[in-house]
Amino acid sequence: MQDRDLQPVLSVKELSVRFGRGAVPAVSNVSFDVGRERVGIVGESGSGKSTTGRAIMRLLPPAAVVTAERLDLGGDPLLAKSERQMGALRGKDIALIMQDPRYSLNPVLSIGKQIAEAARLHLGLRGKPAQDAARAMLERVRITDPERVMALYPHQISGGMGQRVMIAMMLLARPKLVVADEPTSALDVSVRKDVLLLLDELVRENNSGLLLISHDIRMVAAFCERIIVMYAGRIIETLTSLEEARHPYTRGLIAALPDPKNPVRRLAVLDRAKLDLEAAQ
Ligand SMILES: Nc1ncnc2c1ncn2[C@@H]1O[C@H](COP(=O)(O)OP(=O)(O)OP(=O)(O)O)[C@@H](O)[C@H]1O
Repeated sequence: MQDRDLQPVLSVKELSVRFGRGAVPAVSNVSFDVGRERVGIVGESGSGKSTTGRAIMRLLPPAAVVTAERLDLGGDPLLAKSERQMGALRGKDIALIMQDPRYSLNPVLSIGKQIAEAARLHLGLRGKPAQDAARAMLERVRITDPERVMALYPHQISGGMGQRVMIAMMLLARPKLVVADEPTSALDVSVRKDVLLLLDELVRENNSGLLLISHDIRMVAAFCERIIVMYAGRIIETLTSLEEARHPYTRGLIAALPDPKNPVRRLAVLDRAKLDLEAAQ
């Protein structure tokens, strides 16, 4: 029998996405695997990070034409699934954490009801057991007063708490893979690290794979074993640490972000004229 830990959770081969036939591809022949590990996708705005994440979740608009030689979750081909089958998988086997919890949580349902609904859908729990699972999960994401928070509505909680609630809801069913798309960029700087640490802790505890999508290559390097660098819809290099960066685009991404250990007065700006992006074409 194949070791569960050795088989990739996600296997992507030659994934391409176009928004309309004949359009320039937003994602071009992208291939990578994610095991029970943390893998980051970085790149500037428009490089195709989110489109890659959404293609995996099968959450792209109908105009998107998605092709892949392989897009498998735990060996199961996702492109062969019906919308109904995908619906059953999302939140259970594959979870998406988006940028702003205020838009991903249902505004008309209390926090407790939303998590209990996730427990019903993915764990088959109802009534008190569903409520208990919701409370336990809120405690797990270190919400100190879960009873009070369960009665609140999304607009009544802070961004940081909202993202903890999202993490609680998304990780309740211990999904095989978590796709987190800029999970902290809408949050106050003071809580970003805590939320990421929490996500990291839960992903490790569940032995899930994590695909962390972000423009912040330093943050990704701090949390991920591997960093996939995208430019213009393609993967231009994959790193295990920032020191390995060879491509001028990747170096540009690193230089364009502040380094807390090495503060400078003026940050570098990505200079496209100097980039040899032939490799990316
Ligand atoms: N719904 C859509 N319709 C048409 N084009 C789209 C759509 N979504 C994304 N694109 C295009 O696909 C390309 C990749 O966008 P994508 O959002 O994946 O990039 P990104 O790297 O995630 O950027 P950001 O960090 O700004 O989200 C861009 O050229 C974008 O304009």
